[in-house]
Amino acid sequence: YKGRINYVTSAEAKMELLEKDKKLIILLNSYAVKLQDKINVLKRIAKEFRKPLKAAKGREEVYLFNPLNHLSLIRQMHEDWEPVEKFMQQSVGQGQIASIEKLRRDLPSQNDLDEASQAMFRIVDAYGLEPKKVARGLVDGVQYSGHLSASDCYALAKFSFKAGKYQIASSWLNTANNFLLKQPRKYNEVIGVSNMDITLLLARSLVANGNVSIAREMLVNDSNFGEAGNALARHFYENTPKTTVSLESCESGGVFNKLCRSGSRRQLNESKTTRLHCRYNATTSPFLRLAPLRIEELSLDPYVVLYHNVLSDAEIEKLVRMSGPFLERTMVFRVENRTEQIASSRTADGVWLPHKYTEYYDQEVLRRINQRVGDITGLNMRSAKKMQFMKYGFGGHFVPHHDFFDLKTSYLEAVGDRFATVLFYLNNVEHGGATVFPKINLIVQPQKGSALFWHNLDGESYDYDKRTLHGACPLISGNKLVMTRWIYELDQMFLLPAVLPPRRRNFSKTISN
Ligand SMILES: O=C(O)CCC(=O)C(=O)O
Ligand SMILES: [Fe+2]
Repeated sequence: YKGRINYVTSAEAKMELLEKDKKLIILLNSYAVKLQDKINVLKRIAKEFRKPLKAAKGREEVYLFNPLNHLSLIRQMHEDWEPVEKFMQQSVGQGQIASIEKLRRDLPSQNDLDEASQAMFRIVDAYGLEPKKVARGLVDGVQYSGHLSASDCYALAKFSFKAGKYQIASSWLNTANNFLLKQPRKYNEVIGVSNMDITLLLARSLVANGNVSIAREMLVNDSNFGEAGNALARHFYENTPKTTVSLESCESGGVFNKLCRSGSRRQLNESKTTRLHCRYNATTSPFLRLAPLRIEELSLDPYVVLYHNVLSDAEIEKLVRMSGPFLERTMVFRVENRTEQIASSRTADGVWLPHKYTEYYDQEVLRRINQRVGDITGLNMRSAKKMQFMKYGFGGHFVPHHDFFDLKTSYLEAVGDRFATVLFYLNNVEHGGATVFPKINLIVQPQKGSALFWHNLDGESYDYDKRTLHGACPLISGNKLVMTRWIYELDQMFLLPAVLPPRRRNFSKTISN
C-alpha cells in the first residue's frame, strides 16, 4: 500500500489524476478520429461501388449489353472485394488502445473508490444529510456546483450496502434511478449502471431492511422480472447479505455528530459563540510581558483554552512548505499487533517535524515554536520535541479519542504520558472540520494562527481525564492544516509537585519490550 499514489487524501495526486484524465480523453478522441478516417474511406468505397448499380437502375439489360460495363462488372467483382475485406479487417487505433491500457494501470483502485465512498458516507452520516440533496450539490446548507451521476450514486449505494447501511443504500439507489432517466441512452449502452442493476440492489436493500413485501411488489411490477420477482424476493430473504466493510471506527455516534452539525451551521451563520472567559496572559514568562496573548477559556475542568495569534502567517507558510514533500498517509498505532496501520478512524496525511531530511535552517522555526509554547503554557518542553503536521482532505476526520496512551512502554515510563496537547490551527477551514469534545459539549472551529491547549490528565489526581475525549469532524471542502505538539508528564515534575516519578498506575494496556 505504502508507496502507491494516494488519490484520496493527497491534493497533488488528485492534480495528477486530472492530468491523466486529460491524456486519456485525448487518446480516446484520437482513437475516434482514426476510426472516423476508416469510416470515411469505407463510405467513399461504397459510394464508388454503387455508381454502376445506380446507372443501371431500371434498364439493367441495356446496361449489361454495353461492352465496357460488362468488363468492368466482371473485373470489379473479381478483384476489388478482397482488398476491401482486408481493409475492413485491419484494426484501427491499436496504439491508442495500448496507451490507454498502460495509463489505466495507475488509476484509482477499488480501494481508492471505497475510501472516497467512505469519506462521502462519513459526511452524510456526521452532518445528517439527505443523499438526494447531496447528489444535487446541496451539502449541509451550502450549494456546490455540479451534481453526481447515476453511476456515482450507485457506487455510493454499493458501498453503503457492503457496510450494512441498507437505509442509506436505498436513498442512494432512488437518487440513482432519478438521474438515470436523464442520461443519454447511447452512453448507457457501453458504460454506466442499468435500471436493472439499480432495481436489484434496491430490492436487496429493502429486504435486508425488513421490507420484503415492498421489494416483492417492486420486482413483480418491473417488466424485467414480472412473476419471477416473487422467487427473487424469496431468494434475497433467505440469503442475508454479508457486510464486507466495517464502519465501526468511522461511526462516532450521537453527541459527536450533533456537535459537528451545530459547528458547521454556526460557522456559516457567523453567529456568536459562547465562551467562558477571555483574558490576556502576560505572566507565564518575561516574553509575554512584552507581547501579551489573548486567551479564550473554553473549559476550566478539564482545562481547555484557545490562544489567539500564536503563529504568524510567515511561520505557517514555512511549516507548510517544509512539510509538503514528506506528507504521507497517517497511521494509527494498534496495540494488538504493535504496528502502525492505515485505519479508517483517522484519515489525513501527516509528517513528524523535523523530518530526517528537514534542512538545519528550517529547524529554526520549530525551535522557536517550541520555545513559545513553553513561554505561553509555562510548561517544560524538554522531551519529545517533534511535532506532527497534518493535512486533512475531503471527508478527512479523526474519530473521538484520547491523546494519552494509557500504555506501559519503556519510552513512556521515561517521559510519562501526554500531559497536555497543543493543537495549532494552520488555516481557516472552509466547511466542516471542527475539533469537538463530546463529553464536555465543546466545539472549536479552526482559526489560522490560533492554538488549542488542553490538559489530558486530571488537574488534581493527575490521572487520565476521560472527559478530554475529542475528535475532528469530517472535512466537507478544501483542506484543513493542523500541527500538534504533545507535552510530556515527567518533564513537569519540578513545576508541578504532584507529578512525581515513579508514577504508579494501572495501565490498561502493556507492551513488553
Ligand atoms: O485535527 C483535529 O481537530 C484534532 C487532531 C487530534 O486530535 C490529534 O492529532 O490528536
Ligand atoms: Fe487528539
